[in-house]
Amino acid sequence: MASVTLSGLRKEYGDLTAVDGLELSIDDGELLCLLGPSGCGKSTTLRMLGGLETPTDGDVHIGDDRVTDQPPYERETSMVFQSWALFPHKSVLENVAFGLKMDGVDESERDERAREMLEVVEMSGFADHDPTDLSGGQKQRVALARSLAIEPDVLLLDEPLSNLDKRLREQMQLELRSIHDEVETTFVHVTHDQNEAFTLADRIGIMNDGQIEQVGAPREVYDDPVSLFIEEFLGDTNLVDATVSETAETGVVADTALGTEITVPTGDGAIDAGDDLTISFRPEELDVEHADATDDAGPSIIGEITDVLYRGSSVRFYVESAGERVFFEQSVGAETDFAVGDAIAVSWDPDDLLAFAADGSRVGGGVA
Ligand SMILES: Nc1ncnc2c1ncn2[C@@H]1O[C@H](COP(=O)(O)OP(=O)(O)OP(=O)(O)O)[C@@H](O)[C@H]1O
Repeated sequence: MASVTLSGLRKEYGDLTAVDGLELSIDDGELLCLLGPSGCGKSTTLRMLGGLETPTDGDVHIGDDRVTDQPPYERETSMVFQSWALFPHKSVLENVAFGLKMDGVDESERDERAREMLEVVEMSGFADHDPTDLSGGQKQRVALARSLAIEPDVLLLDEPLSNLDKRLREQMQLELRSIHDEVETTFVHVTHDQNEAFTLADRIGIMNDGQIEQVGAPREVYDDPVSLFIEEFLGDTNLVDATVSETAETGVVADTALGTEITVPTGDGAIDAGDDLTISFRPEELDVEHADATDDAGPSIIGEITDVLYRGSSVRFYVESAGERVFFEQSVGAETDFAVGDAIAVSWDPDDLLAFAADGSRVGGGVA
């Protein structure tokens, strides 16, 4: 395994800048997910790391070696693609041993290493099978074993699970995590699926417009996002427009589109009266009660339930107040008996709110 450093990495295709001065350090043995919406430059970044694309500018280091100008076969990397790309006329074992054969490893040793890798991916019983007989999940395991067999310092995975159905994808996410822990290789995994990144990653690098916007452990980026883009991208949330009416050292008071004043803790006083804010209320952090039952003296809004949506394991309630809609969710079985038309009180802990400035940067709330 090895660390990876990407510095000032840029890739232009004609007038289009796909990767825009990206900076990222990945630790030795880490499982880092590059997460972001379609077209933000994840695959291009991964391909530059593997030598399949030449950067327009910037550098790639693997360990202490500058590999920016090296072709893929000279780098200690191996790539797993979304399409499994197995050789149809070779057995599973021959597929897994292929890279070792190319490296000139003799037959008995490559056989032994390929069998070991099939064991790691729990496909030992399939060594003599033809890949065309395998299911999608099995093919992906063989592709993984083939990439791992050459013992790369860094394994690059480009949306490897996206061709699998939901159940298999979730199972493979857990398996991939345990394979990573077993083989002790640095993994860089590209995905646009937030849940996949949360399940797999030691740290997530969230990309936006060709740059890394935030890097951190899953919990950290979810609870403490640096921007409105990340807050929205990582999960459903209520966003409410507000204007700052008063500032103090510890926080600001804002008039919101909900018709109520909200106090948000802020950091270093970078906000002025009159500034526009967007305030985010995560649906799981709202407290709700029937309006006539509340004795809550804290901040709250009174609204009316307009829709109740069953979503499998949870129920989502929409509430209208002052012409704005907010929603909250409760687990099925633990949901309150609210019905459409009920008047309810929605309250929150000011520490759970997040506030963002007009340019999308985080200016307050949460644990920041
Ligand atoms: N070979 C190429 N020639 C021209 N433009 C390209 C090329 N490869 C990628 N791009 C463009 O660069 C941008 C980033 O593409 P990239 O595939 O890296 O994004 P991504 O985040 O991996 O997206 P997705 O999740 O959809 O694969 C996109 O606008 C894409 O159209």
